[in-house]
Amino acid sequence: MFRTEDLGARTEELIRAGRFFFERGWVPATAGNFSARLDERHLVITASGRHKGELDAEGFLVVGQEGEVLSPGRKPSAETALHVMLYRREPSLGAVLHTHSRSATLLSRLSPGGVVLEGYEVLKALPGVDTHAVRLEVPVFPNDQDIPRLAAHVEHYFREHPEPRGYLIEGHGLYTWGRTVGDARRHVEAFEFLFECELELRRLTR
Ligand SMILES: CSCCC(=O)C(=O)COP(=O)(O)O
Ligand SMILES: [Zn+2]
Repeated sequence: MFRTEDLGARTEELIRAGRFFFERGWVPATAGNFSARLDERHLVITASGRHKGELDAEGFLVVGQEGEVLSPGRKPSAETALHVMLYRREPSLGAVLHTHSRSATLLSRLSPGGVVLEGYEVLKALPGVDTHAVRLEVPVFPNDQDIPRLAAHVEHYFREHPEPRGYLIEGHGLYTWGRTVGDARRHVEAFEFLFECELELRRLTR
């Protein structure tokens, strides 16, 4: 069984991430969801419909590795299947963060085939990247209200392609992850910066 101290610590980290994202406009109007691993079989995840800039401990619950609710009476994020799929695939994964920024939303609509990021120094904030001279592909999946089907679609892509550092859902937002909440939060910041640069570059060079 996971340790209560870990539940408290991860919840605090996710609350702080939510405030940070909301201040930057990346989780408007209850959008977004966050989770962290507690042990091999348990995750803490945001409850559905909560405002992610105003979370407290009541805004979280514990689910099992298939997304089954282990906190009676609580409703997990509608997108829980997208989180558990990632944890199941990668035992070293410690956190998954999903945001809905304007830049991610717009760029995903402008590039339904995927976004290519290259030539940016900030790419080095992402795992396994040690030079600006890489070509990083961020896949864009069509949005789907059937979340288990969307999770299966994303997982299928992961089997056929080198695993991305994050992905976009068209007209919806960003999913990224990391070994810790801090790492995943840095990846959100890096992607959001890169998406803003890319959108502005397209505007200026149109
Ligand atoms: C108001 S945003 C629509 C739902 C969504 O995409 C999202 O990220 C939040 O859903 P949740 O059930 O996790 O609150
Ligand atoms: Zn969403």
